[in-house]
Amino acid sequence: MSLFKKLFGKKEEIKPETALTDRPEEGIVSAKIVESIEDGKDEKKQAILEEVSEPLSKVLDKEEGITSEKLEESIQVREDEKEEVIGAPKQGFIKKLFSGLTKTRDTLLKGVDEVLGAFKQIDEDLYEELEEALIMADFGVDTTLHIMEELRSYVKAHKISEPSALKEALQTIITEMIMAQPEDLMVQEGPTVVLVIGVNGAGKTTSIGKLAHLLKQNDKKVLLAAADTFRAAAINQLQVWADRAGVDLIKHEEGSDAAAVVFDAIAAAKSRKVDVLICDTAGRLQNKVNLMKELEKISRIIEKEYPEAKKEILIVLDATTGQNALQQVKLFKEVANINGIILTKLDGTAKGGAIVGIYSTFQVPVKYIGVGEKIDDLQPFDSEAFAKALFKNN
Ligand SMILES: Nc1nc2c(ncn2[C@@H]2O[C@H](COP(=O)(O)OP(=O)(O)OP(=O)(O)O)[C@@H](O)[C@H]2O)c(=O)[nH]1
Repeated sequence: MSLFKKLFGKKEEIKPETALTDRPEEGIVSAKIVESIEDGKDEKKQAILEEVSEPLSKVLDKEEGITSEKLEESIQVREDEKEEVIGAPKQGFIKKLFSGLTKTRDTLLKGVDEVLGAFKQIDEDLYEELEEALIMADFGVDTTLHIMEELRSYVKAHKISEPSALKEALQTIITEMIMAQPEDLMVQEGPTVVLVIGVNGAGKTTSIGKLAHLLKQNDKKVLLAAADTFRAAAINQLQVWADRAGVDLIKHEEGSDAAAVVFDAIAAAKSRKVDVLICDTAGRLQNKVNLMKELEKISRIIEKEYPEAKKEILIVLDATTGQNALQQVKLFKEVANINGIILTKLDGTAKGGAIVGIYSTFQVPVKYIGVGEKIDDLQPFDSEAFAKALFKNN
């Protein structure tokens, strides 16, 4: 039996990860507003906040297929509108991507080359060893099986008999998979509210700062909202990034109602004629119930107060966690309608192969990638550049 079968013969299981930080008790009183909205609408605001705070049972009833048992599972760690491309990746960035993917590329190419060099003909043993090489490069079981299936068909269709020809075939198949995701990825015309979720340490705050900078460089007026109110440090960290990016931040005190922050941020976004409001939301509440409840409440505020805005939910994933990051997409998809992924820390990871299967597995596109800790180290995902970086050194 091949190593692949020994290791992955059974279905993958979702492993509980780092426990999530506790959330203050529900019902905490909305704290003093540090930066208040331009016009005083406190009564209206209170009424709306109360209205959107539906009982949890009602919220849950709306979600099909999510049993309370499933919900109680601890969440891991955690037309005409014109499409507009926000800044194609810069040359320096593409270089960083190439160098960032060196470890992934080395693992992948070394593995594939070793297998292909060891066989004189294409047979089952060769396919099995290729499977292992892909698994080692963190492509994941399902994606690997899909690639192997495609490879077999490709070999038949193109009547390939030389093992060496399989490398190009693999490159073609993998490139097609990466490029399968839709191109219309960027922020659209008209006001947009972006909710950013992600587990502790994935790079959420950093990515929000970088995204604000990127959008601002592309002539968008950006406002940030500190709607992840759990830790004062998180709010302060977001303030640092807001200052770096030169954008305003709407924030309340630690422990305050996240929906109230979003309410104020919407009012500010409207009066300041902001193009993109980016909300740092809690992605790490204790469990799915709390997280879903919070996101639902924020979504209802947006629908009520800002119906004209387009809403995006982006999940921040740490590329260095490889297949584990994919599991997070699976879990978060159960609580939120995720539109896209921000993949961070692609600099220096050996697990970049995990990105190949994200779209085919979840139909959620990677929208932005992070390749460093600096403010301009986030760019829109260029699938073609990524595919090239995975196979070539320049
Ligand atoms: N190398 C590298 N580091 C990154 C990248 N994005 C974020 N980081 C680093 O990852 C660490 C965590 O980033 P944060 O933005 O604080 O993560 P967070 O998800 O907001 O986490 P909490 O603050 O704990 O909620 C920081 O040290 C960042 O500098 C990236 O693309 N590349």
